[in-house]
Amino acid sequence: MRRKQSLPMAPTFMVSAPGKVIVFGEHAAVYGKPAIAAAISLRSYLLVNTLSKSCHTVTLNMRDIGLAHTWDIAALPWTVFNQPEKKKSFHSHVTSLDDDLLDTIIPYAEEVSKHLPQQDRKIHISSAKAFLYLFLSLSSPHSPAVIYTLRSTIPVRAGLGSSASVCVCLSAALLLQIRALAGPHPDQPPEEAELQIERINRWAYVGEMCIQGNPSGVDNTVSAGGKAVLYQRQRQGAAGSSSTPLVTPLPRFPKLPLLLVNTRQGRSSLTQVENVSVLRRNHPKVVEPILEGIGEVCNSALELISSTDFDGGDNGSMSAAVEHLGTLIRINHGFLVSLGVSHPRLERIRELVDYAGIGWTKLTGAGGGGCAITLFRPDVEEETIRELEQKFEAEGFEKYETVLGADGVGVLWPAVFRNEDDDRAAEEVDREMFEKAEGPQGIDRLVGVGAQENRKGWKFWTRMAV
Ligand SMILES: Nc1ncnc2c1ncn2[C@@H]1O[C@H](COP(=O)(O)OP(=O)(O)O)[C@@H](O)[C@H]1O
Ligand SMILES: C[C@@](O)(CCOP(=O)(O)O)CC(=O)O
Repeated sequence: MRRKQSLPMAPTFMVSAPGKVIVFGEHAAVYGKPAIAAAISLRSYLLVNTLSKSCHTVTLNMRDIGLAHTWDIAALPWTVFNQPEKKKSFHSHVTSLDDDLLDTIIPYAEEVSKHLPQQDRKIHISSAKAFLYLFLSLSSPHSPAVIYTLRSTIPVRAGLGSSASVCVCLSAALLLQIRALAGPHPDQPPEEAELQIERINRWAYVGEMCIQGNPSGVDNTVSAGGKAVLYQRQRQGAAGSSSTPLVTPLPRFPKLPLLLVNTRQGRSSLTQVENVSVLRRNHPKVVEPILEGIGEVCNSALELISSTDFDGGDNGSMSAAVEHLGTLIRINHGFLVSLGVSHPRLERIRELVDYAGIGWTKLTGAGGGGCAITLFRPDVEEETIRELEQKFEAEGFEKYETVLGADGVGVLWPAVFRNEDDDRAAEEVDREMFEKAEGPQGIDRLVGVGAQENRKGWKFWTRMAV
């Protein structure tokens, strides 16, 4: 007879975090220039199942990329991570990776997916590295056995911040497990909510460093706090200088019709950022003004957004403002082309929009493939947009319906959905169903934030408005 399984120790819960679109300032953001970015409605979801006390393993199950691996918790290199000079507390502000710790976890990360070709394994290893670095920093050898199951509706390596949203989910889940977060709850004071977002964001940045090398931090910041922000990394090094980035929420960020198109040309942000770094090193006098120029585009956009009522202004001034914003989009793309981070498929998207004469296009994210955004002129006919979309489809591009300015990190604790009108009809998120959900629509249908109007339970920390 089979032994009855013991009950889980903690309730199953779920966290979720959005992807993002960088509207202005990618790449230059790495060098301390300002960037404007907004959270989108595509999201990652992480289900956390705590197992019974008789289990002693931790499982990372990232179904979208085909990664499933189990480590014996006691066999992980705790002694190295727990040395007094290395040990970090959950409220530490870690701004760089520790090479010794990184070297220690590499063999454990490299245990994963040995059956796969090197190229596919690389993605698995980088996700495993981020997970292990965070798990060993925030958990303990006595942590309960857990299965972490991740699903995402964000295309991987497409410039929409998939890695940051995964890292925000991992950070939030691990911090919740060690009870290092308060809330979220509706009457939480804004200062307290901000503190929780920052705590999640800082550890998410540590995960991002494992995947991206030298990220600016804009992606994890937007994913953690949501909505739209102006982000500026502060240069480190000068005596007394702070390494805390400037983050200004942009509640007036306009809800303009933006088209998001994926080239389906995957690439790695790490490589793209490295390429720009090499270009900057080889041609400092040429590249520095380009990065400055991108920063100025962003400043000009900020000034425009702050002084224009995009929702309620008269038609004439609205039109002029959209034209201004569009021009800035075009200039920003031109700068990115000169940094060498465009791609023929991105240029094809821009070309099709330019031929139709209906808007302005730029790549978004690290480029080299990935996605482009197009802002349409206000007077464009629906029919013209439809024709353009058909051309995109015929040429193998993929269009996303998404909303800019989505919520940041959210929690479903316990992972149970209740019906709006009937609290008794609670439905627990089933791990197997979650794992098997078909594509982005299946994931959204099953657990999606706001995908079902009568589903309640998700709660979000909200950034303080300034
Ligand atoms: N759904 C996912 N499951 C597991 N890991 C993911 C997922 N999405 C992204 N990642 C991680 O993020 C990396 C992609 O990061 P990156 O190249 O910066 O692309 P993006 O622009 O989408 O963030 C992948 O190599 C992988 O390690
Ligand atoms: C190119 C960059 O500015 C944005 C990268 O975005 P993504 O990883 O392509 O989603 C790099 C960064 O800011 O860390």
